[in-house]
Amino acid sequence: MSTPWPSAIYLVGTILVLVLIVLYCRDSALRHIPGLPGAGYSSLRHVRSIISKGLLKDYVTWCRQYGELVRIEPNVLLTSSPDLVMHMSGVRSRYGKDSAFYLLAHLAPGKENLASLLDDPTHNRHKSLLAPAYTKDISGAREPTIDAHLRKFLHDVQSNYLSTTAAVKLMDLSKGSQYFTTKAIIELTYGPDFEDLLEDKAVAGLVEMPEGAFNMPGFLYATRLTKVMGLIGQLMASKEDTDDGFGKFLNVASRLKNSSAETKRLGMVQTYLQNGMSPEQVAHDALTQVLAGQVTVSAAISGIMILLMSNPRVLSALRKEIDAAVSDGAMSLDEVIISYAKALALPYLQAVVREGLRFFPPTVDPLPRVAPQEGDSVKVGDRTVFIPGGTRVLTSTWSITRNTEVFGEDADAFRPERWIGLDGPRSARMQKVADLIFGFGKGRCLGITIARMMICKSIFELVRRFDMALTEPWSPMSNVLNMGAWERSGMMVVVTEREDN
Ligand code: HEM
Repeated sequence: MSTPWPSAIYLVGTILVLVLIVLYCRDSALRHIPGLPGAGYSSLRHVRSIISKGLLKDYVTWCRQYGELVRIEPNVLLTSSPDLVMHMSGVRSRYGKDSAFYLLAHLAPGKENLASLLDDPTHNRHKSLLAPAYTKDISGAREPTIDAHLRKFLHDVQSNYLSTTAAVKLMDLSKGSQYFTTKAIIELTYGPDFEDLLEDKAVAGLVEMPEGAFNMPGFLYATRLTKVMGLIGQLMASKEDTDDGFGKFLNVASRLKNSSAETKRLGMVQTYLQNGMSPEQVAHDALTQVLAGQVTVSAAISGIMILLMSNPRVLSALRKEIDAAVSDGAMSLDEVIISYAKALALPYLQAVVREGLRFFPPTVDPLPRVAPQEGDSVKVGDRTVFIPGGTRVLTSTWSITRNTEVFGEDADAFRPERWIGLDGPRSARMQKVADLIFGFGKGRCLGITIARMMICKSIFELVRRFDMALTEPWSPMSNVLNMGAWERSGMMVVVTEREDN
């Protein structure tokens, strides 16, 4: 009688050989690209970094250690090359958005919006229906709407959060600025006919979402669980069925059908309807733009304020410019909000905003792209590298905005003066690379002008009126990444009336 051992050994041996062949094949496709130890076989190092919240710093370290193109998983590369990012996202690029990541951009299962659309021609067509409302302020309401909400925010700070030497009241600046940006963008988007969307309860449905303990979308993406999540989402009840959270905003479709295009002040949604979009589609794109705009702009405001609080030299120089502008323009403190045209003419304010967005960008990694089927040869540094078809390429935004060749040897420092007195090709290159925080080419952000307007006005008015100090400078706020943007909370500050006012 034969013993079972030889066949068992044979089976184990075969499995082992098969595993080795699979690992070899996994590793070989990108073996020519330097990378993390073990990245050819497993995603563990990347996933660990996502969970540890150390992702951004790790990305910067890896790019500095291994070069502008680094292998971080068997089929995933990370780049810090601004030129490669522009190449991948350019209007005629054959790279696509990675469906496994952008699946998370759906607001309800299976319903598309501009950010979730993957197919280039469909995305371009869709974008052309939305873009006119961004590029042209058709009803002239954009600046007055932002001013009205900024005034309310400042009034709230003044009335409810001013501390004195006798008593301190703490204020969460990250939350306060998020309520301001959300309300302003809701009104810009829907117009004055949807007042109920501006009520605190409705706004809280977007702002007070349960704070993630860590970068959950990043985790789902790196562990390839996004598709499973998509299926679970399909099985669960649609968010449109509820009347809170996103539901309240997605439910506007039926009201949009009846809303008249003859309203006095048009919201952007009216233009989308006039351009032939269906009310259901408009409801999804309207909420997408509110979500895309509110987190990013408020993260920019709290990020720049934190930098100003920690850099007294910069704060004092900015104050000098602001005070001079106020006395020149004879602006009364209570009523007038700086006009965007005047803000654009203040060089130091512009430098602070540019430098703040560069140094502490509100949107960061990974904006993943997938290499075209036939692969692509790209120039990285001084060598040409072949990226096989289907390879995922992630962007390390922090590495890009801290590139010493573009921004100078002290790119790791906050120094607004680097933007002053510059012109010619160097300045153009700095601006182009810094603007990559808004994406590039076919996926470029539509809301840049609205964002800059809100940020410039808010920084001007907050600095002009108040002194602020962090209550816990050793741990100023909680920063959690969500779909590549910072969700900031708990930035507790003590606000006092300006001493030298
Ligand atoms: C400082 C503020 C902002 C930053 C840093 C920012 C950044 C970005 C980035 C990086 C993308 C590209 C995402 C990708 O390729 O996957 C994007 C897309 C987009 N952003 Fe912004 N954004 C900001 C403010 C806004 C505002 C205020 C709005 C609207 C009111 C807005 C609306 C959009 C829309 C609709 C898209 C999708 C564009 C497309 O898919 O073609 N953003 N943004």
